[in-house]
Amino acid sequence: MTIHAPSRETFEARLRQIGDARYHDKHPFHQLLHSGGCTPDQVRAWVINRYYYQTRIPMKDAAFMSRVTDPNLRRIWRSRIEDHDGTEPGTGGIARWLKLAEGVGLDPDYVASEVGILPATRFAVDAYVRFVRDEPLLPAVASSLTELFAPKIHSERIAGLFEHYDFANAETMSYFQNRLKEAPKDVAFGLKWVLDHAVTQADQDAAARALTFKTEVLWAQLDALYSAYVEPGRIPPGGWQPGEGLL
Ligand SMILES: O=C(O)c1cc(C(=O)O)c2c(n1)C(=O)C(=O)c1cc(C(=O)O)[nH]c1-2
Repeated sequence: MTIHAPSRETFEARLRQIGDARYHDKHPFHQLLHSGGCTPDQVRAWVINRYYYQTRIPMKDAAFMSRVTDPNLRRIWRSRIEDHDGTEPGTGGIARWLKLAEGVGLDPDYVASEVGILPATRFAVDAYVRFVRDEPLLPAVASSLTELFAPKIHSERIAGLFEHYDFANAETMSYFQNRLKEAPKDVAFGLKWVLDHAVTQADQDAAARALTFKTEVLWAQLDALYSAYVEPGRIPPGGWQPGEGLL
């Protein structure tokens, strides 16, 4: 007797349910940030640590592409690298993130030096890069599907930061405004690819596990931030000390 995998629709609902239950929009740090409750130093700590995630995204996409044999898949995937690195100096998501850094009073060269990144941020982000480099292509693509839930958090963030913080302006918010345009094309492609390729129960389980893993990568970064800079406020050795790296 053949046991059929659950339908495409059931599988997609399973993936969306993982986001509903585990995406980092529910983390207390984001709730604090978006409601105006962060001090300037807490915002700076977020910008410094999140920079590490930003820089590793194109590296994980390059690691992914290095294993893809299908030129069609590589051609589509490479726009992700261009979105972050830009097509010339001063363009792209990393440059836009550094504009945000300047806007919150940080020296962009300090932020780009990666000094002061929390150890747990590095561990979580590096684990994501390794996962995408080492796992089969299906879980590697599925791990990017947290982006299904990102437009909602980016919209909430743009509205919340404009409402509550003086540093919010068209330039400092441009990273998030651009993601609202870029992410939907990536995630539409990624979701279809995963739904097309996860044909067995084992495939669907592997994809769901990958997405769960990724929600943990995101959540762990905010836990580290919260514990260092909010409550109990215990900055680990090597973590950014308020006052460092200012303009
Ligand atoms: O602000 C956020 O909450 C958030 C989350 C995520 C995500 O869900 O991984 C990404 C981004 N932003 C983002 O800007 C981005 O470029 C991005 C790329 C990826 C990925 O896994 O390939 N996730 C995310």
